[in-house]
Amino acid sequence: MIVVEDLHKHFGGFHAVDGASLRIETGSITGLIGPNGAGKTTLFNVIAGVLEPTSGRVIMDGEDITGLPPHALFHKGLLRTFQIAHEFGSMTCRENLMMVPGGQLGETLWNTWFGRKRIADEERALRAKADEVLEFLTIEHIADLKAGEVSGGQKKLLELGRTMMVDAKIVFLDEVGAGVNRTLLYTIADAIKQLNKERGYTFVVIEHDMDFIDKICDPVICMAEGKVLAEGSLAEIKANEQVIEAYLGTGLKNKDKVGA
Ligand SMILES: Nc1ncnc2c1ncn2[C@@H]1O[C@H](COP(=O)(O)OP(=O)(O)OP(=O)(O)O)[C@@H](O)[C@H]1O
Repeated sequence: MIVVEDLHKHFGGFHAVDGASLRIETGSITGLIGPNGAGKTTLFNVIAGVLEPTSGRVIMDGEDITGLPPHALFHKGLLRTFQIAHEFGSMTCRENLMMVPGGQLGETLWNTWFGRKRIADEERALRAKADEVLEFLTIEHIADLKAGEVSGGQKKLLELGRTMMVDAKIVFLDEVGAGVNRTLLYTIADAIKQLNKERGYTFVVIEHDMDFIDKICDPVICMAEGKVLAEGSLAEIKANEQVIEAYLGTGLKNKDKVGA
């Protein structure tokens, strides 16, 4: 379980996260919604160690993880997805997956000279794992394509796939459905549900697409102006007066998105 206590993140005088407190239950797929600028991504980045909080605490399974850098959190099984960086676009999709575990044996000179067989064995195992991940995500046909050349939706699946190359416990997904067509969106939703059910991953999902949230998330947490406004099922959230007001405040376009 992750407990966020009274978290603040200020940029100069601007309070992007302004006293947010919430709980993420182990085994849940928790949705994080809210109007544009509510502070969702900033909250993610603070929890995932990308940004230092101004104040407040993040506790994971009883351990204070506030301000730990991403690589330390990675080793504890807490991951957030990132867009495939530009410089990895010229590597194949399979190679992008194979490089995730890091710290491979081949990196030391000793092993380069004396451990050729072990390196070859490790590479074979990584390759098999990457192929298994690609198959799970139904994108085995893009294994040898350059990551920079596949569609936006396939890139999103690859981002999700990267979390499957290590033993993730909790995965933060930031708008994984943005710009993705319906078919791929449902493939992503199914993959998330299956990973949750069969491998016990906990997910926290930022998403503006309410169908997607409805399909996979329970509970849903709604943020506005850096604070948590409400938590519950999507139906409860949609009926919440404060939530409706927060979305209304940002214009009718967003009101439609929450279905209020
Ligand atoms: N590095 C930064 N410096 C200054 N202001 C920032 C910075 N990062 C975010 N902000 C501001 O903090 C506020 C919250 O941004 P954030 O991206 O966390 O919101 P969000 O809820 O994820 O929005 P969206 O749904 O539009 O992605 C915004 O007003 C944004 O402009």
